Amino acid sequence: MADPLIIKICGIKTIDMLDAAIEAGADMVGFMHFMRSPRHVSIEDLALLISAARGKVQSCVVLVNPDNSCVAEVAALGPDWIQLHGPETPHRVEAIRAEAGVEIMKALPIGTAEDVAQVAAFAKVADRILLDAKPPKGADRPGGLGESFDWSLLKALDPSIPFMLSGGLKPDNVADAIRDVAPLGVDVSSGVERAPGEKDKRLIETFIRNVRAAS
Ligand SMILES: O=C(O)c1ccccc1N[C@@H]1O[C@H](COP(=O)(O)O)[C@@H](O)[C@H]1O
Repeated sequence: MADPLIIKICGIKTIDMLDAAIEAGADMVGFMHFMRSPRHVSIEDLALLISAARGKVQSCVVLVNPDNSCVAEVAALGPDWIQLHGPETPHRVEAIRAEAGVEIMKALPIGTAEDVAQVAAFAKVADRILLDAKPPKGADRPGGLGESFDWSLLKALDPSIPFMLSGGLKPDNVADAIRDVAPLGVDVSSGVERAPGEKDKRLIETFIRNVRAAS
């Protein structure tokens, strides 16, 4: 039997919602550390959330083009993963991975066939690849916009590269995504919120139930 899909609930800000995601069966949770995000959490809150997650669920801190001091400060809190969600090059991903000493997930924006062609270079230097929608021009952040992309573009991806899928996933479309794309896992933020930055326990439960039913 195939391994169960990895489910990541991203953009968690409170211990209550962390507990709800764990109880609903999430495998990973994501905490944003990016000031322009409605899901941003401070270093102090990251410390509390990471330590509350330890041993119960994999924790992942999402950073956007971080400098070395930010990487060191976050890595010192002991998350399982750091997700790089900015314009980091393969060389920079490799350097951050060496510096942080934690697993690195590299998020890549997909909007064209050229974007798909870039994935292989990142797969060589990151522990995991996350494919997300390309943000529209002028967007104030590179992710967490609830936008999906044309999944058929992924037919051109080397099938030996495992990846997680994100971008506009929600309870109603996640089964279609799993069927069309066959990802290693799925990652959701906006799709389990009642307003930007406000997670909804029921939507988290429904999302996870729908993933498990489809896989
Ligand atoms: O959530 C954000 O505000 C965010 C900001 C900057 C980079 C990434 C961000 N979120 C990540 O984007 C994907 C997709 O999110 P969505 O489900 O489409 O809302 C996911 O990994 C979020 O954690």
